[in-house]
Amino acid sequence: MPLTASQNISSDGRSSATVRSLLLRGLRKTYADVVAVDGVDLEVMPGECFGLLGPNGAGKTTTIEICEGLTAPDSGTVELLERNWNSHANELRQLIGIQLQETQFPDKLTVEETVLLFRSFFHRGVAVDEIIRMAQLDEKRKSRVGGLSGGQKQRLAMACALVGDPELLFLDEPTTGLDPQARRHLWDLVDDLKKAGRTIILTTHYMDEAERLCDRIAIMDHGKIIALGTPQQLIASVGGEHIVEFALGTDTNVDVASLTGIPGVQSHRVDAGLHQLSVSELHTAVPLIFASLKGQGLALSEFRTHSATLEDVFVGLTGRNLRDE
Ligand SMILES: Nc1ncnc2c1ncn2[C@@H]1O[C@H](COP(=O)(O)OP(=O)(O)OP(=O)(O)O)[C@@H](O)[C@H]1O
Repeated sequence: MPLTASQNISSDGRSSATVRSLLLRGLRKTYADVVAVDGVDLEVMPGECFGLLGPNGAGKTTTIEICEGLTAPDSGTVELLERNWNSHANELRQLIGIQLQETQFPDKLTVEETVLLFRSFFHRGVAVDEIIRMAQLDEKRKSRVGGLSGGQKQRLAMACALVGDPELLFLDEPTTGLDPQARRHLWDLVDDLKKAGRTIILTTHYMDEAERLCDRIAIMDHGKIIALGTPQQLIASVGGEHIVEFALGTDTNVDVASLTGIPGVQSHRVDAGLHQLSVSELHTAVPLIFASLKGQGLALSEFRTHSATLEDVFVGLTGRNLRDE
């Protein structure tokens, strides 16, 4: 692992003693009649892997692009590593790494030439050999970018984001379009960066990815942060660590009160005929749920349970599924 946490203030102003890696206050951005970011406040601490999770159009990319200095906000405060884009733009460019959702590299350059080009933008950084090895692109070193697969291009984008040895790394949907193996490889890379004490801010609409990688998560919807916490805190907010889902053979009325009155059943909702109960004591609640439905003369067509996930948090907050958006 070539990247190690910087411990001291060095000649280029790097310091691990930063109080906050990112500070957003009252951030707002409007496009024509769309409010893309609607009053976002956020603090990310050094060494955190922080996730912005939300459906398409929630405002994640706009927020992250404002942080990266690529989009100007209409109003609000943005501080990165205790600096801002108005007065410290050149310094900040040396300290952050950016992986955009889609990066267009010159097709005619080789992988090595591309990484060398990006390395030349930074006063200090990681050796090109090291970065190419980290991104598992050794075999493609002399290949032209135009001939790379989608996953290889994504890894090249990650290599270019890391070549300046950034203190703060932005990853915008880093695993979209990757096969499961490439996804896992990228997760390992993020784990290594976390171990090296780097701050990472990532957007994703994969709940498993957010749960696996992020120390804290902000769930965004319609430009606002609607929930913030560790994955465990967010999942605990559902009210029960298990979700029981069932459907009935025919379109029948259910006595909801008799279900929510069962010890351990925290809440009930129904969506497109699928009933969902959040449940804390699965082993005692499930027999009572069966008994209640039987007592009401209702026949089940489906019944399943799963551990509560971030998807359930989003559904509980908005009544919609993340994936439906
Ligand atoms: N350049 C733009 N011009 C007009 N509208 C925009 C522009 N960029 C974003 N928007 C709109 O702002 C809203 C937020 O978009 P944004 O891309 O930030 O969401 P997102 O959460 O990143 O979505 P996705 O997961 O699809 O990338 C959307 O309604 C989008 O259509």
